[in-house]
Amino acid sequence: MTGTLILVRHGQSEWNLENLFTGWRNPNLTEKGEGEARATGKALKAAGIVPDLYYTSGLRRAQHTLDLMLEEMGIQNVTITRNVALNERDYGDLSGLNKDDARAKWGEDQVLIWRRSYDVPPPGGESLKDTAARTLPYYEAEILPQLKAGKTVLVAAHGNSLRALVMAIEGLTPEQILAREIATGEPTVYRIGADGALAETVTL
Ligand SMILES: O=C(O)[C@@H](CO)OP(=O)(O)O
Repeated sequence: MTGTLILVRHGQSEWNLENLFTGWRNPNLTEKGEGEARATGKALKAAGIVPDLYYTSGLRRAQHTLDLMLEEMGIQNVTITRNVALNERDYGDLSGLNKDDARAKWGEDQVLIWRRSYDVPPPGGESLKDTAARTLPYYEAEILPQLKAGKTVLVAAHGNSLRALVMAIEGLTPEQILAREIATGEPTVYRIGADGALAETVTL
């Protein structure tokens, strides 16, 4: 028996569109982002996926993404668990700055290190390692036991909180995770065995 884990990054937010570092700031989805969330909901429905449990972060772009997916899947009146452990990486002092302006000020290489290195945090913020230090224990305590029991779990979260989970689930190195991008609205679907290990990556 395997469990099914569906990880979905929120649809495009207003700050993704404006190219701003977002982190724990709380912008809404754009119209395009709403469409991405709905399209992913439709794809999950078409694949016959009916989750048993639903998780999201404390931020509205992920929560709204989950709501729109549920609408498309025709699912109502379910319990949604929200937890800040699934929030985006905290971008600290970069939050609200334009990413191109930051590159002009600090240089391409430094900004890439802040954005994608494993263990170098942006000033006042969290590295991917710091993000994993809160995201993984939550996954292991709350979500993994459900997967081991054969349940289907849908998680709507963020680029970097999901990269932290993907790194652990796929057993990627810090070098491998550096190059791993998750697009807005993109679903990643895993089958997880009773031992908690990745059994299969599913293509929708
Ligand atoms: O700004 C952010 O919070 C994230 C995701 O949009 O950006 P990045 O791709 O730089 O990690």
